Amino acid sequence: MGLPLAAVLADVTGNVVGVDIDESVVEAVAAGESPVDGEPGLSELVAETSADGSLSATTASGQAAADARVHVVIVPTLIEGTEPDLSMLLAAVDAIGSGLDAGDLVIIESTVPPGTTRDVVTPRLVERSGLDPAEFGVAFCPERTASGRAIQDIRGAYPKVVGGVDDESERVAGLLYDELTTNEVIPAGDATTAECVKVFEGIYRDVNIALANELAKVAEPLDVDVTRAIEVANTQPFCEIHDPGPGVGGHCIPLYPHFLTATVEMDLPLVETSRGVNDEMPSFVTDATVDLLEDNGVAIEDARVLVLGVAYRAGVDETRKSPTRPVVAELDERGADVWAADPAVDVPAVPDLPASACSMADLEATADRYDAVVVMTDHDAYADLDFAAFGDAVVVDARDTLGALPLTTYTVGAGRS
Ligand SMILES: NC(=O)C1=CN([C@@H]2O[C@H](COP(=O)(O)OP(=O)(O)OC[C@H]3O[C@@H](n4cnc5c(N)ncnc54)[C@H](O)[C@@H]3O)[C@@H](O)[C@H]2O)C=CC1
Ligand SMILES: CC(=O)N[C@@H]1[C@@H](OP(=O)(O)OP(=O)(O)OC[C@H]2O[C@@H](n3ccc(=O)[nH]c3=O)[C@H](O)[C@@H]2O)O[C@H](C(=O)O)[C@@H](O)[C@@H]1O
Repeated sequence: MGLPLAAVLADVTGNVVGVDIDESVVEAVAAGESPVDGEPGLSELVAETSADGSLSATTASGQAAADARVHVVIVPTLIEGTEPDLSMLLAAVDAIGSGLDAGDLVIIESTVPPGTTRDVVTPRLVERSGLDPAEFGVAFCPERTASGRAIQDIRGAYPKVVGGVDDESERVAGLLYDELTTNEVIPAGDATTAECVKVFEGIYRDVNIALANELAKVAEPLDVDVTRAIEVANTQPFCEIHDPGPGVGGHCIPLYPHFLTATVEMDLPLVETSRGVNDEMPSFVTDATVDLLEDNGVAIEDARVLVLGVAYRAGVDETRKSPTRPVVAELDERGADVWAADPAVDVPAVPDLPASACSMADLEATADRYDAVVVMTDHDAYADLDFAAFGDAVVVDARDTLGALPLTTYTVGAGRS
């Protein structure tokens, strides 16, 4: 997300240096090329701002910090097990601290545990720069963008939230983003409140996806189409039940609950239980696959299973924390011969995926070799597949994306058909 942000900032302010530790990223941007695929408008904007000199790139973080007056950090913030890993953030903050001057503003866009900007980033900047906290500004202004639509999101799809460690930091950050967004800028009141806004947004989503996934499990015992019931329940404004699926992937939603539970010394049973419900969904999908195969007379250890979809959601080539990994791993552990295909992902290059790759071009020609097909990602391309070519294979539709098929099917949210 750093490059889309830098390109839009360059387009608006005319003077941006993008800093990255990855030489290949810097070389591409310096050549006016975007190393990021799948972001509409980004290649053109990088070419344009690089050519007119408003965007440049470097790995020399200390020099860039010394030259800049506004510093924006949008590096990944990860988890190690259930503990937040802020190492990349702190490395970037240290580089800025080495070049920080009085009157500068530092903005954190990376999603962080509440309290980080005030209690970790600011003291670290003081320590590295030798400045007094009153001599520079610090604000947390969360990145509210989704992969595949970054430019439009940055330019104003949603209000921009700003939160300063003091009133002046919040005011100045608001002035900057007022130039950037066509939408409104919302002052949160302080940095920690702004951090909570971002983490709460993600937790809201994780908890509500967990509710949808738990409700999906009653489709079989009640012999009801839960997805249809959800669709109808959502026709009145006090209900927004999310979509059941095979689990929650991506580099955002699965992480954010841990940013809160690791920060507050208290039990948060709903947040923790919801995380567990979502993390259990890949096993639910695997078990449904094994049961369907056995009812069709095929033992899992003798089965060849095709998994359609490695990306964590449709329309992106991103596989970070994709639920497909645990499904493939569990099928592989139970002895199945697992194959995977995804129109948006270079499957052979995906790490930690014990499956053979099948190209989309070969799918129908090899369809009759599979005993089961598991649809994990609702890419549009699957709607065009001729499932009759799969013979008497069974199908698990984890996204309720295929509709009625001439094959024995288990649909997450609707049960068997
Ligand atoms: N990708 C997304 O859909 C969204 C991401 N975000 C947030 O944006 C942040 C970044 O996420 P992504 O852009 O997806 O990560 P990414 O992994 O795609 O890109 C991060 C970039 O930071 C660079 N980097 C790492 N450490 C660095 C350092 N010390 N100095 C300079 N560059 C460094 C890496 O080389 C890489 O090019 C995360 O906090 C994430 O939560 C927020 C909304 C959406
Ligand atoms: C509310 C929202 O859409 N937030 C976006 C989200 O982006 P992200 O790429 O993580 O996508 P997502 O739509 O939340 O999906 C996350 C995961 O959850 C699954 N999912 C999503 C919605 C749903 O009803 N059911 C479901 O199972 C998806 O398949 C995916 O595996 O998280 C980003 C973030 O917080 O960084 C945020 O900036 C994005 O705007």
